[in-house]
Amino acid sequence: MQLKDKVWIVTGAASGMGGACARMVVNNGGKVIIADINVRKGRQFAEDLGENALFLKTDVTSEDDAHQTVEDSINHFGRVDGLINCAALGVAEKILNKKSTHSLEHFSRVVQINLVGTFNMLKQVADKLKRNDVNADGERGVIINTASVAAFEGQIGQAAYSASKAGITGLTLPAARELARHGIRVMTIAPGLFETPLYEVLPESAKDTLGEMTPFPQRLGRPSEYAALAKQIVENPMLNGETIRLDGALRMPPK
Ligand SMILES: CCCCCCCCCCCCCC(=O)CC(=O)SCCNC(=O)CCNC(=O)[C@H](O)C(C)(C)COP(=O)(O)OP(=O)(O)OC[C@H]1O[C@@H](n2cnc3c(N)ncnc32)[C@H](O)[C@@H]1OP(=O)(O)O
Ligand SMILES: NC(=O)C1=CN([C@@H]2O[C@H](COP(=O)(O)OP(=O)(O)OC[C@H]3O[C@@H](n4cnc5c(N)ncnc54)[C@H](O)[C@@H]3O)[C@@H](O)[C@H]2O)C=CC1
Repeated sequence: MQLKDKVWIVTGAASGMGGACARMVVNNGGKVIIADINVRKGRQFAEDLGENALFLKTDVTSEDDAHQTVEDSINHFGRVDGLINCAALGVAEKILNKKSTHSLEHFSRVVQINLVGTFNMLKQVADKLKRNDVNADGERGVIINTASVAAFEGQIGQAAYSASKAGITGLTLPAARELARHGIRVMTIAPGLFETPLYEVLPESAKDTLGEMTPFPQRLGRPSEYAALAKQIVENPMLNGETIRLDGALRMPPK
């Protein structure tokens, strides 16, 4: 599938890697919906990107929000051709800690946003993609999800986050198998350590230390590098039903 003249919904696009994908879509002649809960950043970013971008306040955990965002996207740009799920919440909490045990509410919240939110958006968008005309490859749309290296080697304190991301990798193949008959591909990217606002809480020295964990290149990844892989996934019809690690050969230690 091409990006040009196509309409992409990107969740979490008010920031970080979702934002890089939104910029990539517009720079390649596409149109993008910035679907995020951060109204201030989302609106400003859409304004910066111009008429080919629209911000729609969207909580990915809300079925109503997801449905409305897809409807509003089609009403505004006339169609929808794909989805890039980047919205997520990171948390760091041990199962047994000095105070008590891992908050069940925190665990549920992380799974709700990261995994259930991904599925919620996937199913709502797929239900529209199936109505598209096929292209020369028989395709009607592409869905890209975001996991993490934490899906495979979660650190101490990442029970909730890693479980949510492993759920996304587990979702990828059955979703691709089911949606194949509709000409819809489903892929997942599992990033390593990338320089986004997720790490702004950390001092530069900590970010450098994190970057040094990556064998090569020995630095934090750039959101534009995530967006470059998303572009290749969209354009390469043989990429389907798989999770691709994008991590510079990083394998995270226990802590
Ligand atoms: C790499 C760090 C990134 C910064 C995290 C910022 C949030 C990021 C959110 C997620 C972003 C994800 C991005 C992504 O997808 C890629 C990655 O996954 S990057 C890797 C991210 N890594 C993490 O998020 C790690 C999360 N874990 C932690 O940060 C810590 O484990 C945690 C804060 C949960 C706990 O830290 P800890 O130092 O162990 O604090 P404690 O207070 O629990 O323990 C301190 C010390 O006290 C002793 N102790 C603890 N419990 C007890 C007890 N019950 N009895 C007696 N003594 C106890 C113990 O000695 C502890 O020290 P140890 O080091 O465990 O010996
Ligand atoms: N930064 C990193 O090192 C890594 C990030 N990832 C994943 O990459 C994706 C993007 O992360 P970053 O760009 O780093 O984070 P970020 O924090 O820069 O962006 C996340 C965006 O998601 C939005 N969001 C949060 N909850 C939402 C909800 N309920 N509904 C809609 N939007 C919501 C936030 O407002 C924010 O704009 C996430 O899925 C994250 O788990 C994976 C591995 C590493």
